[in-house]
Amino acid sequence: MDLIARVNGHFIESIATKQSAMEALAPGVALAAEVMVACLMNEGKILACGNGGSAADAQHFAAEMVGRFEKERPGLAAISLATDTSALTAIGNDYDFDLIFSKQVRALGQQGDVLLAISTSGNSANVIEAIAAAHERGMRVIAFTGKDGGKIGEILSADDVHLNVPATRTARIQEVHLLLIHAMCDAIDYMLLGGE
Ligand SMILES: O=C(CO)[C@@H](O)[C@H](O)[C@H](O)[C@H](O)COP(=O)(O)O
Ligand SMILES: [Zn+2]
Repeated sequence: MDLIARVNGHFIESIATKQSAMEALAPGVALAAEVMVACLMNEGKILACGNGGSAADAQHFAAEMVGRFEKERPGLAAISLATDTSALTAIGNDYDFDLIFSKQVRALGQQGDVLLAISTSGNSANVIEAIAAAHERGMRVIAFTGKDGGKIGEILSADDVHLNVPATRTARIQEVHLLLIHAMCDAIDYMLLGGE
């Protein structure tokens, strides 16, 4: 297979994954945005976490909330738990890498806040610990996963929102996760500001 055909294969697979994700996940994305708006209108904040590409997604989401997405509006309260290198290295070094997010959730999270937990496998131990800490704090969880949802799918509560991308390849799942983030940001802005 030549390189261009290989590249084309990524586009074709990504388009197909996004199509099936739209059919499976659109109502859940709308619900996730409603949960976030209710949290923000009640003086709450959103904490976001994930590893690797999902750490970048957590940071991307928080930046679009605190800064802006497409429309001018006041900043919205969101913090990426994957970006403070001092906290991450200190907790990982002094305690355990599995606790890098949960310790931050326990320090920053309050009842009524929301945790956006992102894991393509649904099995990252530090994300699982963060969800347990969020539940302990009385926070609702929006979980983005893929594959079979992993252990995260098993520990979510009825109040949480689980958006499981129907795909097995990590790259494809991540591509949909970014789309979910943008669709959620747009829905949040639409609920807060109205407009087109
Ligand atoms: O971006 C990629 C792969 O596309 C990687 O950095 C990937 O995010 C890392 O391997 C993560 O550690 C995977 O964790 P998870 O999505 O299973 O929770
Ligand atoms: Zn990646």
